[in-house]
Amino acid sequence: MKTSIATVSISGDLREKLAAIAAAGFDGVEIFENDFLAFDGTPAEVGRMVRDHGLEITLFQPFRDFEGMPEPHRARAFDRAERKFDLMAELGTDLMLICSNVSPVSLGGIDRAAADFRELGERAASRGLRVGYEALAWGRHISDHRDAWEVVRRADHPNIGLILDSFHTLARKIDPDTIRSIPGDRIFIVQLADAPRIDMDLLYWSRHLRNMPGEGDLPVTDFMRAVAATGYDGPLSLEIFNDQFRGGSPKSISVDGRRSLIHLMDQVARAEPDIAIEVPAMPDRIVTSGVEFVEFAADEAEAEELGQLLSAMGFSLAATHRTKDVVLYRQGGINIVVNTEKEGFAHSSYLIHGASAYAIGLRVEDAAATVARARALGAETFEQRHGPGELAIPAIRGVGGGVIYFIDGKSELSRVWEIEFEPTGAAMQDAGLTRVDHVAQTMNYEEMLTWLLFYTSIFRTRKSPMVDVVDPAGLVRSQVIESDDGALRLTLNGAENRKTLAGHFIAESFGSSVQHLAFACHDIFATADRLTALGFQPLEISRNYYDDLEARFGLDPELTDRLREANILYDRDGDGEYFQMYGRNFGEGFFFEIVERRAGYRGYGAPNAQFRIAAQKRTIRPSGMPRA
Ligand SMILES: O=C(O)c1ccc(O)c(O)c1
Ligand SMILES: [Mg+2]
Repeated sequence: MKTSIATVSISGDLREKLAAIAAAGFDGVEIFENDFLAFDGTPAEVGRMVRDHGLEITLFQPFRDFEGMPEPHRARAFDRAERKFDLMAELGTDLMLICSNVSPVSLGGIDRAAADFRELGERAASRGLRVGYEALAWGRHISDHRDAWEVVRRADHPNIGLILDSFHTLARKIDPDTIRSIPGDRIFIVQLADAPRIDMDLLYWSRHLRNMPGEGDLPVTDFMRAVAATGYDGPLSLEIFNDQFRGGSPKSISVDGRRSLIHLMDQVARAEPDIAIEVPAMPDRIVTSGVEFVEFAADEAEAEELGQLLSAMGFSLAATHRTKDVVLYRQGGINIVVNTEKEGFAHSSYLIHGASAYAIGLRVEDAAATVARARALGAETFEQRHGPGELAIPAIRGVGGGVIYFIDGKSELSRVWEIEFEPTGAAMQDAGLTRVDHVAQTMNYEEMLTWLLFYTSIFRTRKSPMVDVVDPAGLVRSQVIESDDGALRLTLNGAENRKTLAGHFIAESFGSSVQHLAFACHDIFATADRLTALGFQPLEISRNYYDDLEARFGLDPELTDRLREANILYDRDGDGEYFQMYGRNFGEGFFFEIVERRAGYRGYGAPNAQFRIAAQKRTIRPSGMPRA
């Protein structure tokens, strides 16, 4: 599998782009003409720079408005092409992309276009060059890869081939299986891009909103399966026009790009077992069976405050670490670890971010296999020196530099609590909390696609459409990632400014991390009663909310009263019902949520988020600091 990426896909000048592309492990680059034109160096220098990075130029593009021109435009088009052939020879690439003509003066007709290409093929052949033809989704006469293929077929010249671009095919909802009958050796290069499904002008959509395969909603895997079935084995080249990526980090966008291609081809290879596909060997996407633990780093005072908060939610101090300043709170199947060590990664994380849930532990079938898949996808593994009697828990780096540990039942890992911890023997209390329902991570909006791809490529999860959450100070975008059975539920919240609760949280804690943890229970009213007895202080919800709720859902006034009394929010989807209550803030905006799902409710109470945020903001003093 040969990977490539167009220079337009990332930010920076050509030098920065090439460095980032090479570092991410790509084999080649498409030189986008404008990147070359903006660069102050000769074509030969650019070619050398590319090769010095261990890359090859897979394509020079785009060449516009070539085929079907009436004279005198036609002669001019051939002259222009010859000039670009000169340039290609100097750059050191043999392939040029011609995209379908958009000129109002161009003439239609498959045979006319084919004749132009045959003549160009002759000229290219005399210089050892090749030309590929791509149907732009908004081309004037050719806007469908089937028609572009017909032009290429009739041109009938070995130096003229087809270029496929997943965006143009899928944006027009053309069945990708129509690709299967094209001979693979007539396809000169395959460009890949995804995009969010939005009904809009094709050109604008393509030039501003493309994203990496897997980050959007287009069936890029089906497209690539069809391409693989042709026998095509040339470069897979990302061509991503995206406003956000143009201003993003070249390094991280390149890493995302490589990850998207490896993940895509892994999926394709699994779906098409009869086709030989060269893709790094790795385990299939990892099934998680739940959150085994969440670990906080804190200093003593914060650890004590957190301990009180957890006790007021019915947790018990169940065990202490045998050798470290680490304690375990437990309730139902929930393990909360609080780490106050003065050295090691947790402490470094504390020094940078303050008290935070810096690590989560996921239950998987095979922890080593999980790390192997993550590594194959370019994730960073995490290792820390461990003392005698401690287990080396396989782990990777996650959001905000945090850690994701993996616990399996195959090894000693399943006994980590017994091996590393000494039970306190304290009487265990219980307020009915059973498991972690979801983990919510807050980040800058620009990071969301990165982490979406990270989670969905490593774990067997799916995303649901992004929703907008209204904070009084701005929008926060929320993206759910979950496994089919709900064992793993994550929400990514992307803040666009610092005045929102989410934005304040990442500004004050110096980076993205877990902002809230939701625990599940079976009877939220019974749990609420227990918590009141334990001294838990719920987040107070506006009274107006409940009047509307009753009207909106036609609730029994008695139920509304109970919800109001306990500050419980409510939502419904079909027969499913959802109940949520929140605690007060801890630190710079971290909080706990308690939820009950009834009759298969699948959502996250998104319609309530606005009212929850408003309530949370009321607890923050004008200085911006949460009230003690
Ligand atoms: O937006 C464009 O003009 C454009 C140019 C070249 C391509 O390969 C493409 O897919 C789109
Ligand atoms: Mg293209």
